[in-house]
Amino acid sequence: MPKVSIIGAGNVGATAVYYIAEKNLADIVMVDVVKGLPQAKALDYLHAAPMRNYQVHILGTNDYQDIKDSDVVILTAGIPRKPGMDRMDLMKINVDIAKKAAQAIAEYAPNAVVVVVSNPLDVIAMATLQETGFALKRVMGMAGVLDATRFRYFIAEKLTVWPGDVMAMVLGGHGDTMVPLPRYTRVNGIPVTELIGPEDLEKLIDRTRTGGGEIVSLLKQGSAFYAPGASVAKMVEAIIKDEKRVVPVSAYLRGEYGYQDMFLGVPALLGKNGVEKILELPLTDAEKTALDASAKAVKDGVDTLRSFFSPG
Ligand SMILES: NC(=O)C1=CN([C@@H]2O[C@H](COP(=O)(O)OP(=O)(O)OC[C@H]3O[C@@H](n4cnc5c(N)ncnc54)[C@H](O)[C@@H]3O)[C@@H](O)[C@H]2O)C=CC1
Ligand SMILES: O=C([O-])CC(=O)C(=O)O
Repeated sequence: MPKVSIIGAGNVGATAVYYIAEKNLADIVMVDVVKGLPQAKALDYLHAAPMRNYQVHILGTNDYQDIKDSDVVILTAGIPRKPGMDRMDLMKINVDIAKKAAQAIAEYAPNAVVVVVSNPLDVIAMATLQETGFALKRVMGMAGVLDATRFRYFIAEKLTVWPGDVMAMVLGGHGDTMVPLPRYTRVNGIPVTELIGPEDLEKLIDRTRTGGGEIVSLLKQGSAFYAPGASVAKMVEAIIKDEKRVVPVSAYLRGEYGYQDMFLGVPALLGKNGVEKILELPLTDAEKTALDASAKAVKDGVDTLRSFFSPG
């Protein structure tokens, strides 16, 4: 049985466990700093095993050593935002948490593929890569799968069609500058631009961009976790089953799309080695301009990250 460890047994971490266990994908280890929390959640899940036919083991622990030899490690440790906050506002606290987790991952699970979830996503992915020292393709961020599924849902709702028939592509950083791409979005092969007019489409694009924020303002405490947990499970499945799925992920770019040495959401082929290939889509001038703005927002975040660690 493959082994997946989830750092952070909060809302996203514990929900990802649910989706992974329901599909019997892997043995799961949940690590959290809060004593008793991961243990309680693991036991609670195991109580459901006879009814839900779980054939996987679930361990809750406060000891990072238990992630030993994981195939995949998911990093969800960190604080979520509150209404009125931008994801970038979480950087200072979450970078420190991510660095500690990354050191443990490097020590105990040196061969793992790492999927970062904590926000600000593309910046925390960078910090995790630096701290683990892992190969570039073995560290990625989860964002595009979530952003695209939100776009898919909004389109399906608008057209009253089966959501699974909608396939969508969203590029860029995981923030309000993300770039949903109607030209690469289809309803069972039919370009969405044939089915929804430009004004209505623009509204769905805006709602996708602020999809996380909409939930933050409704919840008032914490942020989304059901769709994020499901997005994590989809990526875990693609990696451990070596599915070679084409999904948008935050991947380290070395010149692709014209960006150098930064994480950004792009379509990629996901398999057992992590990000096995980055797919470069031709973009119109308007799409490229929007992606440039999104890349700049991420780059500014990375510059802020550097300033935390520069002397003086
Ligand atoms: N990339 C994405 O699309 C999404 C990202 N997020 C982000 O994921 C993160 C987690 O969100 P939630 O699960 O809702 O938060 P949460 O507060 O429910 O859970 C976070 C957990 O991390 C734990 N933690 C803190 N420091 C730790 C450490 N050093 N080692 C292990 N565990 C530690 C906390 O005790 C807590 O249980 C947030 O930063 C949030 O913004 C959330 C949704 C989607
Ligand atoms: O909105 C947030 O802070 C959490 C998140 O990244 C999302 O749900 O997209």
